[in-house]
Amino acid sequence: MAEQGVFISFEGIDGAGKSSHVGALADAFRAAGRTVLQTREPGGTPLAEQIRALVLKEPMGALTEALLMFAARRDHIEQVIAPALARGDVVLCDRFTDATFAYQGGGRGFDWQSLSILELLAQSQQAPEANLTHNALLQPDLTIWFDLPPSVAAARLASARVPDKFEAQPAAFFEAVRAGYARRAAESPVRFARVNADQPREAVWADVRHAAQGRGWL
Ligand SMILES: Nc1ncnc2c1ncn2[C@@H]1O[C@H](COP(=O)(O)OP(=O)(O)O)[C@@H](O)[C@H]1O
Ligand SMILES: Cc1cn([C@H]2C[C@H](O)[C@@H](COP(=O)(O)OP(=O)(O)O)O2)c(=O)[nH]c1=O
Repeated sequence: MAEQGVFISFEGIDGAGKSSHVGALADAFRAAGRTVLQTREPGGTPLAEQIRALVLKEPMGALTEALLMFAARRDHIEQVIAPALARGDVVLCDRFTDATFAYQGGGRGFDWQSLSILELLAQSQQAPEANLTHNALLQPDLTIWFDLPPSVAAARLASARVPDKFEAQPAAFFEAVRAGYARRAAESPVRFARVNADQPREAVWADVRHAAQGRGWL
């Protein structure tokens, strides 16, 4: 019998250290005999990567930014994520919708309820000619949230790379983003696994692996 697809997203403020662990978890799943698709948001398709280049660089209103994030996400779901899950692959996605709630909702102050409406449309599993608000949403099976104080993340990034539009935001912005993640985690406690990212890399990795093992996948 074909294996069931597994969808895992990785979340956290910039500099939380999540990127280092996506590849390690991919290797662990491959060692367990699974086919893995590693991807990211915004991006993951040619169209969504073009949107990424725009939203990470150009100044724009909060609604425009949110709509572009969800437009990129819809294309990513249709072209890449849903087909991979249907094949029974493991999909590891560096950021997904919780980032929109955390950054556009928490960080930029965009209305939470309005984001929920966009989520309902963009992640609908109905054909687009149906009423898209009447169905189950495509959501990750597990979201690993790398949580740490923004001051620690900022210190890591200061020596790591040239900041993009979001990374250049002040500390208060990341406090608000972190609060956005906390709110999303409280709304979906079963889907979320919070990992303390303010630990040495090996300890963080042990917690990441443990989160996947806890679901019986490794
Ligand atoms: N546990 C850790 N302790 C200290 N530094 C770390 C840790 N994890 C990652 N880093 C460093 O912090 C920086 C940001 O890591 P990265 O994985 O790019 O974060 P993110 O993808 O969450 O923005 C990199 O320079 C990385 O080497
Ligand atoms: C997916 C997503 C990302 N973002 C932001 C968070 C990050 O600052 C940025 C890009 O994410 P990321 O790929 O983590 O950046 P990097 O490659 O530099 O680690 O986009 C949003 O604001 N909303 C979203 O919906």
